[in-house]
Amino acid sequence: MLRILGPVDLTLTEHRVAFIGSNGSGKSTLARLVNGLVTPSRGTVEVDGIDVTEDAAAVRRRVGFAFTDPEAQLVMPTPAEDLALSLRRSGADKAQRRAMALAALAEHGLEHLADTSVHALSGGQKQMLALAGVLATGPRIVVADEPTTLLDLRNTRRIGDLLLGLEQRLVLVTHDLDLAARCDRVVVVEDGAVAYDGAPDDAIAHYRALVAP
Ligand SMILES: Nc1ncnc2c1ncn2[C@@H]1O[C@H](COP(=O)(O)OP(=O)(O)OP(=O)(O)O)[C@@H](O)[C@H]1O
Repeated sequence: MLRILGPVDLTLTEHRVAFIGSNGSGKSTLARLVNGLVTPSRGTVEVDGIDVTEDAAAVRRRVGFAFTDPEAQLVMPTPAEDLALSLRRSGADKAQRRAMALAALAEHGLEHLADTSVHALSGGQKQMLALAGVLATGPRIVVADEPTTLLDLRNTRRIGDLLLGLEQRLVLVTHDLDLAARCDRVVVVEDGAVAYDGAPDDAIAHYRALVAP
């Protein structure tokens, strides 16, 4: 069997935790373990005391996952419909869901695009919409896997500010060391293992030294 991660023992309690490290080091796999998108072949992963293997549905209700490419997440023809879909478990009826969707779009500066085609949105707008959809489900924890990789500087800042300003706990996989520096804790992942775990400045210095000793 292919082994992607070695033994990893982490307890994530900080408000914002970043995973950084080389391509293919295992960051996304670690992040996906947090919401049950992948399950461990050995050992356990618990979110607020819930085992991801035993009750993946309960874990997914708590953990919202934002993908690098918002296209992976946007499934409806228009932003309003897409957000309304995210609200399907809210118990609200169709008209209420539309009103809630419009309010959520307004909160993220997207209300003027409510009924346009999702395909007409820019990359930054799509990423913002995908995040709005994740947040609309009311997660307690947000996991974002390289959410700014496809974005220009302005949108990187907007999405970064949004994520880092969330009340919810954040697990952020990123190659953007400026974003990582703004987290409370940074985990450096190398070759499927934790190479360093600690304060952002120290962790980033460790990662730089790994890459260019
Ligand atoms: N489902 C899978 N089946 C086989 N190999 C996998 C699977 N998922 C991940 N891998 C491999 O495990 C390794 C770690 O992948 P992962 O996506 O976690 O890395 P990453 O640190 O997020 O990389 P990147 O920065 O390039 O996104 C890679 O070599 C990848 O090809």
